[in-house]
Amino acid sequence: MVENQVKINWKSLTFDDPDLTSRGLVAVEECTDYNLIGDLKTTHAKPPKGRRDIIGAAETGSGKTLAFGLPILTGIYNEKSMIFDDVPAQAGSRKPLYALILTPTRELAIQVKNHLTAAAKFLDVNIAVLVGGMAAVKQERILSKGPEIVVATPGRLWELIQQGNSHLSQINNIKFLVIDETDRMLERGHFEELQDLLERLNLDESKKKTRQNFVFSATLTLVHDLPKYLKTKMKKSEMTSQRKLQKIIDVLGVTDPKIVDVTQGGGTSKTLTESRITCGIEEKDHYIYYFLRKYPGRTLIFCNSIGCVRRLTNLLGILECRPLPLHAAMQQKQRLKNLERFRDNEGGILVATDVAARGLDIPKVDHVIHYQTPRTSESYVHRSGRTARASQQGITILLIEPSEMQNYIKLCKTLSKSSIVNSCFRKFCNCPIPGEDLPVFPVDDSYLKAVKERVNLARELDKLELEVRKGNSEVGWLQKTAEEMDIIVDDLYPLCCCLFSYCCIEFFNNNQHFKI
Ligand SMILES: Nc1ncnc2c1ncn2[C@@H]1O[C@H](COP(=O)(O)OP(=O)(O)OP(=O)(O)O)[C@@H](O)[C@H]1O
Repeated sequence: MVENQVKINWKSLTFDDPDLTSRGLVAVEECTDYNLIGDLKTTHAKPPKGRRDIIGAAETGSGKTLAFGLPILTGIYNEKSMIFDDVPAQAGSRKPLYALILTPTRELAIQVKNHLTAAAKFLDVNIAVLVGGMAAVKQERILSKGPEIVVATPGRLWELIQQGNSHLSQINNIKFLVIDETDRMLERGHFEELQDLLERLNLDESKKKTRQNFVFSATLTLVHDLPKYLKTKMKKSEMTSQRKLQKIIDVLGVTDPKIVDVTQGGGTSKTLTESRITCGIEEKDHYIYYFLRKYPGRTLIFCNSIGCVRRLTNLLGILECRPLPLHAAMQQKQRLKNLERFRDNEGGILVATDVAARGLDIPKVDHVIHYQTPRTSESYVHRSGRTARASQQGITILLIEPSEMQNYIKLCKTLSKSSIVNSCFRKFCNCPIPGEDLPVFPVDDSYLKAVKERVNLARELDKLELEVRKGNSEVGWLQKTAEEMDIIVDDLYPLCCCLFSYCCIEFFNNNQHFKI
């Protein structure tokens, strides 16, 4: 398989593909800002000839959605034209489901749906989106109209299939299957439903043969160097890009795929300027605020945990930066609302976990800041890829504190960063350093000094607020307990709470939370 790897020069491909209908082209030109983009307009819009499975790795923001979207839309358009030319549609006959597109996050599913809906503007192809966190009843209603394409996250899709949804019962007959961000989708412990889905899709060998599979990601061929102890003690063989692809092919049951790998430099865009700031953990807030003040623009800040997103959002809120949080513990409606607000504000600040790292195409994100060093190189590539999309320029800054240095070294090794080792690098790390590193982001010390005081004050305020919130939540707990004990909490609520707590102290005297 790997020997037969076909390298396609996507640059040489143009919109003049004869397979694309002219009506489709008009929509594509409209939906992709065709006139504005120089480099990209001649890139990979053309699907490879013939019905072959495609495994595609291309840098972030290079247009992979249309790379699988266009062949699917034109394929469905052609199939539909054939059906309706030959046989007139019978009343009540079930509309076929042609394509299934799977994505790892809800936001990405909704975005892909919108992107393809715009491209299908003149093609009379209907697209539905099925994601968790939203009313299933509404999604069932949409499915009853028989959309030709379903874009979904695996969990909700599998739930509806299990419930016996009649449109989804045709899933075995689909002609196109896309697994977007495949490496993420196949990560161990994620998306167990995907395995069930694949089993079902691959059950019938003859149907499987008539289906075209698209497997896409910017980090599909990215591999990590194994730590020495694994190589020697466990005699684990090194993972190569080819082995990684073969594993994906085996798991998905893809046949004789055409492999299109046009990634360079680990999957980040050529128009991306990468840099780093090495600092103490306490200084990260100073640098963040410094950057936001000094370089206004649409900025996406990534954290490794929900707790960190919450803390940073509060702090930046106190500093009047109007940050918007985005993480998996938020209600779906609020998540979408915050994304929308971020999209609408060219000076917007979004503080997010990796839920926003993959696939999101928000126009003109100027900066991406990694507040914490990402745990994997894949995460670094995808987070960074939210800027510098579609040939635009973008800046990314990685904030590194001493305990993150090992992670950073791994990241540099995997992505083969090639600039000179900086002395800051040695400051925190006695071990031999690989000769590859990110350039240091230049900082104006006098400006930094000025913002420090403000940030420190804001942090004090934040601590106070936290105390108050903690107190409130204890009062809330008391109210709940009072209700459970059938005690009416009237307008004298605070006093009531105090009296109630006093009475209960004896009863709960071992409970640490019970300090008011
Ligand atoms: N040929 C093209 N001409 C002009 N614009 C394009 C073209 N292809 C894609 N675009 C635009 O480029 C942007 C990025 O595309 P897309 O979201 O598909 O990137 P991607 O490769 O899937 O990125 P990621 O790896 O981050 O998911 C979109 O706004 C899209 O409309």
